[in-house]
Amino acid sequence: MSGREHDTADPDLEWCHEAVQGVSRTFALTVDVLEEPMASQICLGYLLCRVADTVEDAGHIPPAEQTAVLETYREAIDPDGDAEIGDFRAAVDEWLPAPAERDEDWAVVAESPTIVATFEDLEPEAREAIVPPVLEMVDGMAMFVDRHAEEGGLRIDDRDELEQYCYYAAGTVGNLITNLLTRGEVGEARARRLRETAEEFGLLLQLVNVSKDVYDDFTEENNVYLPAKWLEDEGVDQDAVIDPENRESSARVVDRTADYARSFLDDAQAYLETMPLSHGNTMEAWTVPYLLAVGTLRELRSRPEDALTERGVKISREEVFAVMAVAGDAGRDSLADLRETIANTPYHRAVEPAD
Ligand SMILES: CC(C)=CCC/C(C)=C/CC/C(C)=C/COP(=O)(O)OP(=O)(O)O
Repeated sequence: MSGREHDTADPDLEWCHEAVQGVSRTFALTVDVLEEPMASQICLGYLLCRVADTVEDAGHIPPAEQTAVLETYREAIDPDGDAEIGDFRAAVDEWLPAPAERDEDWAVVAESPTIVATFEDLEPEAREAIVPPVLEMVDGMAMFVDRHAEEGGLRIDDRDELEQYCYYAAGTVGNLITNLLTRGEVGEARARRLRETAEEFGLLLQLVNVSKDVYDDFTEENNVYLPAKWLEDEGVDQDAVIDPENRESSARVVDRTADYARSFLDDAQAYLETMPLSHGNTMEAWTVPYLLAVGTLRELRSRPEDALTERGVKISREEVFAVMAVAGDAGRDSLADLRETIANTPYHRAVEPAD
């Protein structure tokens, strides 16, 4: 991401597109393969979410301050709210790393006035589709920070709380996408099907991240999303989730979480089979994260213990490229077959020409 060359509160769509490339692998790919106007709408909707996510994950901000800053952000995003984005920028200022030490996430927070100014240039229907899910996400994040204020980081208690967390973090994004896609000429039955499955798509992606990122979430953000109750069933204390002596027991909970993620695959696929390709939407944009989730679940099945170490669970670059290539041509009819193939074999190997 290049340095800022615009005035603080001027719109700068190009900067926003560059920023997404720096902060999210998923949305970097997605925004790249969407067409306009959807590409810019998703780009800006995502950045509005990302500002809140960075504040929520910031271990150096005391929880009471974090909640207050998130509430100011919420008011600034709400067109009927009591604050402006400049108020949020001022409130978060003392928590921003020095400019030279700012990573891309914090550069996005620092540039929130640019993001909001650019967002305000979108057509009104797009803004109306994006704002409510963003507000719901920010409210949910503030609630979670407040609820776990005493623990110094998030400590998810049981499956219901995990589901609720994933809803705020990603189910809301599914609703945002659906609001954008169901503007205009979409039949009632089709719109209903999309609304029934959008949250589940988000839950799938978030639960895959929860399953594979246990080590990083704990060591970098002091968050444990594996439910305390599930760890307790294995005799593991949540604060000892990555201790080497608990490796096998914690791995069984990673397994259980990945199984829970698998329960949302059918709905996510139904979403892909139903979604309209209007407003610049493309199959490719959402087929890629779906198939990458299928591949990551395959890797998790064979080595859940790696989610508990620095090694982590990732699919190879070769497979990512092969999935991106096939998703470009994948019609709705080929999704079920692709899913089955990738659930069993890394895709680049499955399509290797035979010797
Ligand atoms: C209806 C529909 C298509 C729903 C899906 C909604 C969706 C894409 C939710 C985002 C979920 C998610 C975990 C993104 C990746 O994380 P990240 O952006 O933090 O970064 P990473 O990709 O670099 O891990």
